[in-house]
Amino acid sequence: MKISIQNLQLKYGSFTAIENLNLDIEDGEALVLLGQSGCGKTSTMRSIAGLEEPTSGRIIIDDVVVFDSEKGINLPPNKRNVGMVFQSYAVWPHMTVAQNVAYSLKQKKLSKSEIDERVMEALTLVGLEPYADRGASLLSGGQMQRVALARSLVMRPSVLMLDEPLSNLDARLRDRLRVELREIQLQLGLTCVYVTHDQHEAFALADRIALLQGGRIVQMGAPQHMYEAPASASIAHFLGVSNIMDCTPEGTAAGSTTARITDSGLTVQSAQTTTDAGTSPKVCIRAEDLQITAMPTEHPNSWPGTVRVAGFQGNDIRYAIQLESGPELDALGGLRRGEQHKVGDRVWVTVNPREVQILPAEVLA
Ligand SMILES: Nc1ncnc2c1ncn2[C@@H]1O[C@H](COP(=O)(O)OP(=O)(O)OP(=O)(O)O)[C@@H](O)[C@H]1O
Repeated sequence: MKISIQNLQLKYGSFTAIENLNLDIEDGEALVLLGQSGCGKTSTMRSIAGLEEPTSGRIIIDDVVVFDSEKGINLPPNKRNVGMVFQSYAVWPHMTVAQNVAYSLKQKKLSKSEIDERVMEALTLVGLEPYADRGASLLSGGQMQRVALARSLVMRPSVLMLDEPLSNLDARLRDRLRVELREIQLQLGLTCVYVTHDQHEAFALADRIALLQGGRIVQMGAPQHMYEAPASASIAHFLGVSNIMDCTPEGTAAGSTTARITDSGLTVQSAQTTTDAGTSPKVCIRAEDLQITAMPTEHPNSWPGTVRVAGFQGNDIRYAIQLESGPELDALGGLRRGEQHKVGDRVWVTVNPREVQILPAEVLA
């Protein structure tokens, strides 16, 4: 089911939590609202679900206007056919797994045979059919979250909203459930709105990510696009780019731009030919795009430095490398990718100009 959000604004008193937000979510799409704590993700989701009354704007779900400030339309949550799964499981401990999942269907007074069929269908989807008769208080955190998910799915919602549903789970379980959630969403062709502050979760689950900062969408796109082409240095930082340095672009020639890093003797070449990066441009380089070698390379961006820290991380070693020309860089050296370096070693750090971005500090208005 399609969702269309038009010119949405939500104020809490004089504080504006959502600012003129426009968003169209396609039928069957998984849209992730991603952003730091307080950026307005939950407020947006609650507005779609009818749990929050926006100050102005329009929300349309499956061609039905569920909210329109001008026309005074504001359908209650139970008239919007939206399923919700939250961070806290809110599973009833005194009931069995099956009773938890059946609860809302019983309220709707469906026949016992239909309830049984739909409950088993939902439990199968989330991999809990062997636990149908178990008391819900005896479940693990991951199993409880599956019950919460089954309880939403059993209602066959037009839209499923999930607000940080995995954040109470340990890292391994989170990884697994993330994949399972995506499988279920694709299998059912469900339109999903997923709220998270975790970029990995967003990348794994989204068809499209809407990145929010300060109550507005600052970038929108497929996960890969977002990863490869963040629109500002602050978005790059949020998405895990660790080398971000103030710079002055010094000119563009032969398909590349040269930038001087502020307060250092370092110049960097970027394959970018447009440098409309506002008044405080930044050079952004991912740690994994830096190559570390014991000998100099022939490439344009190859700088000598000394290994100051080498932290073993399993597959990778994370290095802090103090360049002779000034800045310290954060670099990832893969164990499998070849050489290892020790603290105090003199090394060369190289980056392909294609991996160097010159970005505005913030999204330009
Ligand atoms: N009921 C409320 N009254 C006043 N301010 C509120 C209320 N609910 C949220 N806010 C404020 O609105 C802003 C957006 O809140 P929201 O919960 O949407 O953020 P979020 O991005 O979901 O954050 P988190 O990841 O921490 O849940 C925050 O600054 C928050 O303090």
